[in-house]
Amino acid sequence: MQINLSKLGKRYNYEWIFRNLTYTFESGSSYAILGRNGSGKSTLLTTIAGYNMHSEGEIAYTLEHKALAPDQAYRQLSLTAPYLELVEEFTLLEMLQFHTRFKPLRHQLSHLELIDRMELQRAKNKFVKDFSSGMKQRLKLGLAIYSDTPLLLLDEPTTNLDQEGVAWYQEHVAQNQEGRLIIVASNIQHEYSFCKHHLLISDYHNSSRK
Ligand SMILES: Nc1ncnc2c1ncn2[C@@H]1O[C@H](COP(=O)(O)OP(=O)(O)OP(=O)(O)O)[C@@H](O)[C@H]1O
Repeated sequence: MQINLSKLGKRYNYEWIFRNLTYTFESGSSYAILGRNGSGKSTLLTTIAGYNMHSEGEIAYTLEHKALAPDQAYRQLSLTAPYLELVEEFTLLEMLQFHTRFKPLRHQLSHLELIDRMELQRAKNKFVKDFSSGMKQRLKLGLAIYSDTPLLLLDEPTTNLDQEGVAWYQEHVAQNQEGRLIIVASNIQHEYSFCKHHLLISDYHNSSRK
């Protein structure tokens, strides 16, 4: 998956969050969107995901050298973010069954194999609402990282994770990088240390418009 942003701008009411953003995300590479709190990292990530409409400019998606219609991009991506909710009424196993109806898993993993990889074996039949915050985050990350999608979008991926959870994240994202475009929105080094390219959102703030 390749994504081309051309003079992209987003505003909420009268406030421009970023503007005149021209940038190419290449397939098979990893990118970090960096900036202080409130600078617009999540806004850019959700705009790339098509969950948030841009206000000006264009986003073009290319998959295997063919243009992909923007309204079809959601099928090709997985996104995890603190503001996205899990279905709390499901057990872990039910959550995986539900999720994989829409997004199959990489490497044809079975539900139980994914539970093993998330190290959540003991919670197989536990309701998601009864998970700790770290377990919920591991589940969100497991679903995103192990969905068979060419585009992986990670917003603040280690929220609520302890040191062991952070190591788990780093290991599993590294194992599932190849051939994918990965974009991380973060200002914590251990979340994006594997990213070769950095996009500083403040370079596209209205005041510094080029
Ligand atoms: N739905 C919305 N309506 C109006 N303003 C919004 C909306 N969502 C975000 N904003 C504003 O857009 C700006 C950028 O917010 P955003 O969440 O993208 O920043 P961020 O860099 O991801 O921040 P953080 O590091 O704190 O998560 C903020 O000023 C925020 O108040």
